[in-house]
Amino acid sequence: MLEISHLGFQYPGTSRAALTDVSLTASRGEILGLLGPNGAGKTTLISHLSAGLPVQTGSITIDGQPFAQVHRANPTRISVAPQEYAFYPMLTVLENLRCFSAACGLASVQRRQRVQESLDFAQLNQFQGTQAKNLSGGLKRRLNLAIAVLPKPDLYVFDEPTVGVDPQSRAFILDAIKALARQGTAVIYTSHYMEEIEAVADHVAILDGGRVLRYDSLSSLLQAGALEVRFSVNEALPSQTHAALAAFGEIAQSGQAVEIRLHAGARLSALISLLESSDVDVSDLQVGRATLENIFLALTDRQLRDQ
Ligand SMILES: Nc1ncnc2c1ncn2[C@@H]1O[C@H](COP(=O)(O)OP(=O)(O)OP(=O)(O)O)[C@@H](O)[C@H]1O
Repeated sequence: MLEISHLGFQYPGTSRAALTDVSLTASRGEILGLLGPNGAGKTTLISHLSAGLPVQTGSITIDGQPFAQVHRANPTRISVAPQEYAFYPMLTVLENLRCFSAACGLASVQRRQRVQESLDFAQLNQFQGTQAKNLSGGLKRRLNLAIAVLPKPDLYVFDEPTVGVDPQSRAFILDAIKALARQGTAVIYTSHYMEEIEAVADHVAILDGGRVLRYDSLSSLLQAGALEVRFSVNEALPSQTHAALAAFGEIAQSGQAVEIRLHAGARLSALISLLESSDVDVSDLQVGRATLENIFLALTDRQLRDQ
């Protein structure tokens, strides 16, 4: 559906590209999760999809047609729900939806129907007379969601749709977004919360420094090959032991903590025997499966949010 190919972008007056060689696809019926720390390039990427930024290098197509052309002909085919609240605080929920349905260019009969469907979808019926500024954080996010679904687009882009919401609203929003994909729409979902991406995404792209570090199906990312062994040592691993362990997987040592991400097919028992027979004093040995969080840290060497 959406195909981003070798996209590059540099803001005028800056010395470094904000996006370099980004290639991704979003398919109907699927959720593409975009993960990246601050400054990774997520907003720059999303801004291209709201036509806020022009394509400098590479291409973006929708069903094979250049994005700019599709957007010009039918701007509501792609619905971008931004991080910020995108409604009028002084208007009620219903007034906001009526206003945005008119802006979508829907015919008046259709408008009434879509407003009602959007209220139902975001479960905002009982709040339709409430001024938007008086809604709780979770309800404000649901109003953003209701506005995004008004035009029934082919592609949704949600930029951090659960920031500042209570756990109940978060669960509701995640379920609602999964329902949109199940109805056959393509969805791009950006979040700093890896557990959310694990909960909703079919494919995941990990961005850092404007580049795609990893792009794969969630199941492949989390598959059996990503077994991890963690332990502590008193000193740096001797080079011979390091070399022997490297045959089992990727080694990362930070101070006393060592982490080995096993290659697919590497035998755990053989690795443990090797550690036992080595001169290294190993303690706190743990074995676990990689979570998206471990994978992210291993790839970027940093947390998703700057501390
Ligand atoms: N308007 C701008 N002018 C110049 N540089 C910019 C501009 N907007 C973003 N950048 C730079 O582009 C790079 C990517 O930023 P971007 O905002 O796309 O990242 P992000 O992943 O959305 O980060 P965050 O999670 O903090 O929103 C950063 O180095 C940033 O400083």
